Formats: sequence, C-alpha cells, structure tokens
Amino acid sequence: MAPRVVIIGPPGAGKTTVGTLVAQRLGTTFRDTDADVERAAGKPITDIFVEDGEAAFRSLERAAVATALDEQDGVLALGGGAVVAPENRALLAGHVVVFLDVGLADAVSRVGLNRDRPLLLESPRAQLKRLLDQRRPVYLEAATVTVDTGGRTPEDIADEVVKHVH
Ligand SMILES: Nc1ncnc2c1ncn2[C@@H]1O[C@H](COP(=O)(O)OP(=O)(O)OP(=O)(O)O)[C@@H](O)[C@H]1O
Ligand SMILES: O=C(O)C1=C[C@@H](O)[C@@H](O)[C@H](O)C1
Ligand SMILES: [Mg+2]
Repeated sequence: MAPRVVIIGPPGAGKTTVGTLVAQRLGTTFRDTDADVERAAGKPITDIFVEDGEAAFRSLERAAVATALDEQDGVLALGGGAVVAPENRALLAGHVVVFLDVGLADAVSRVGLNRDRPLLLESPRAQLKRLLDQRRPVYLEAATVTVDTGGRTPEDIADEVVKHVH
C-alpha cells in the first residue's frame, strides 16, 4: 500500500484541515503522523516534548512516518518537522508529495493562540519565522507539487490538491 498523496508543510499550513477535505473528496481515509505519534506514546505531543524531549519525539515520528507510508492508502499528512530528517525525506521518493506553502502572516494568524504546538509556545511569530526560513527550501525540495495557500479557503486548496492526485 502507498498513500495517494502525502501532505507536508509548517504548522498553520492547513495539513490537517486540507488533508481531511482531500480525503473526503477522494472518498478515502485521512491519516496524520502527529496523531499516530500521540497514540504510540499514549500522550499529547506537548507532553512528549516536555517530559521526554524533542529527540524522543523525532524518534517516534521517524517510526510513525515509515509505518504510515507503508500502511496508508489514502491521504497522509506528516508532522510539520518530519521532512527535516533525511531518513524521512528518503522515504518520500516516488510518492506524490504536496507542500502547502504559507507565508508568515497567514501562518501566525492560523496558529493563533493555540497552545498545542510545543515549538511555538514562546514568541510564536518569531519561532514561526525561524521555522519557515529554515525549512521552506527543504519543503520545496521534498515536494513534487507546491500549492500556495495564501488568502485561499481550505475548500479551494483541497480542489487544487485533488487535481494533482493521479
Ligand atoms: N486556508 C486556510 N485559511 C484559513 N484558515 C485556515 C486555512 N487552513 C487552515 N486554517 C486554519 O488554521 C488552523 C491550523 O490549521 P491545521 O491544524 O490544519 O494546520 P496544520 O498544518 O495541520 O498544523 P500542525 O502542523 O500544527 O498540525 C486551523 O484553525 C484551521 O482551521
Ligand atoms: O513543526 C514541527 O516541528 C512540529 C509540527 C507539529 O505538526 C508536530 O509534529 C510537532 O509539534 C512539531
Ligand atoms: Mg496538523
């Protein structure tokens, strides 16, 4: 089995929101490696970061990405930082990988005051700027398709993603 489409992008890109809509449109299932990691650890991602550290989270995430790419046949969203690991990028070869591109202003407003993102707990705007600056080239490189999400509705973005799914 292989996912029909893998969705990547930073926090606030809309991976979960758009991915769920794409799965509905394709009549298939949606899977998110963040949820898989939480299930494997038996606790929320924020607690994994606080109690076990980011390295422990990344290790669980690598395992979750490998398993999900193998098992999932619908839509798969990766955690926002998953593509930073070369092992995960290598596993994406041959898949349809959609990067949901988002600018800083949209990412900040979408993430808002949500407290579920451990890397953004302090100075969300500055942290998001750092993540986007560091990772945007990595997302672009890992993706087979880049979809601009700026000022667009999740429904409109989902329609464009579906067009790229074979
Ligand atoms: N195109 C959009 N326009 C406006 N708001 C959006 C759009 N896409 C997503 N949102 C909103 O932004 C917030 C973040 O979206 P979502 O949780 O889907 O992002 P994500 O990429 O999965 O983030 P994370 O990496 O933290 O899991 C949600 O409140 C969602 O409703
Ligand atoms: O951008 C990141 O590094 C992260 C994004 C989220 O999806 C989670 O995977 C976690 O909060 C880390
Ligand atoms: Mg998400």
